[in-house]
Amino acid sequence: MPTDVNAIIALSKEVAELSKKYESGAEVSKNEQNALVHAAEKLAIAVRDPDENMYNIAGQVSHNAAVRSAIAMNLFDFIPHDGSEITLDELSKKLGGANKELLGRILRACASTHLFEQTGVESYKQNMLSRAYLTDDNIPLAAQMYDFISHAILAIPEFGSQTDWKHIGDYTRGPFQVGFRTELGYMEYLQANPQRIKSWNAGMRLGRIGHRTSAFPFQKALELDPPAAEGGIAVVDVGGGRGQALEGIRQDYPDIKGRMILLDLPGVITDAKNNGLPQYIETAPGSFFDPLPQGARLYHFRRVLHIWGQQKGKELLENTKKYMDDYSRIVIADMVLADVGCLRDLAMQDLNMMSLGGMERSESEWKELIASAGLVLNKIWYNHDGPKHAVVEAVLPTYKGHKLD
Ligand SMILES: C[S@@+](CC[C@H](N)C(=O)[O-])C[C@H]1O[C@@H](n2cnc3c(N)ncnc32)[C@H](O)[C@@H]1O
Repeated sequence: MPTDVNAIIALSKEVAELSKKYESGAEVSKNEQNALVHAAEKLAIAVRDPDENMYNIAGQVSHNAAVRSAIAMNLFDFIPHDGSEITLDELSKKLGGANKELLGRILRACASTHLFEQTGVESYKQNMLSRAYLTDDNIPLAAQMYDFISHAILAIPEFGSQTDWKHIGDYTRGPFQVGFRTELGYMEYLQANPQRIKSWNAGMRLGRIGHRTSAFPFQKALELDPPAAEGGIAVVDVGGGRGQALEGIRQDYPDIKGRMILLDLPGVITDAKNNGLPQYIETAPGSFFDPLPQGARLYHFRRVLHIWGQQKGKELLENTKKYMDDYSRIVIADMVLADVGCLRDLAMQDLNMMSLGGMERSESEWKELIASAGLVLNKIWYNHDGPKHAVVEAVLPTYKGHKLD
């Protein structure tokens, strides 16, 4: 296929136009940022030959292997953070005599994808992309994706073929079971593999969904419809892990009145307590398919509904309904995918969840789920982080509390 010069010219102009906001120094919204990334990616595709585009995609598996090797060798730490270069000899010494050729080939692969910069035949330094890994969160998350979830993701085609593509898969029968050669759901699998559960729970403490940046106005909701003065429950964090969201809510809104309850499976609650759960958080060990604390103002679900497909999601919400009163709200912090033109990282995250038997939902799918459980969708909240960190708010049809703006 010949190069489409007109497409290249048009896309270059689009990129230049979308970059103007940066030149002007004005604040750039998430949507504007996404539009520029989208146009720049399309430009790169237009410029490459078709075969190169195919190889570029196929090579992403090797790219990930190079990054995971760099993590395993601790290169992100060993390559100086102050931006100075380091030679392969020096790195090899730091690694106790690692094979220099191996190191060089891994770093060459990384640098070819703009991760680290090659400064000479045998020297490298940090760059903008490698610095993205220098946070507490990102290296463990990247490692968890590669070491654990990738096995299930890579099994999506095999599972699809096995079922003649007639079954989307669910929690107990899907790509995860194929990839891990197990009959267990991934949580039961994690419980049976203590080393894995440790890093999984640690991974779950990471990320900012509903923490600090939550789009939902917790304080306002609780001020307008406060919990009962005596023993009233403000928030139950359902499937709340080690209490990370409750801690975040408390930090954001220290004046919130009422009890805060962490509900999760008994093993997770024990883990939370062993890791210094703050005193102000009460615990309710148990399953969220069983009875929940009654009459809380907010039933908070963060990154929980996405574990399940529509049927189990409906069961979970129907169970929650039984314990709500006319002033309770369900507050779901999860992604909300655009019905048309979904962003790449959200679409890929949906496949991650598909591999585990769950789903990231589009706006239509959220509406369908909420209605199927006999609830009313009050509002989908977005903040500057956009659809990745959205909050879906639902209430009973008999709701008597305030409507938030
Ligand atoms: C993806 S993690 C999210 C944790 C936390 N909400 C967060 O956002 O960081 C899902 C949580 O649901 C919990 N979970 C799974 N099945 C559960 C069940 N049947 N009852 C209660 N909690 C459950 C898991 O133990 C885990 O902590």
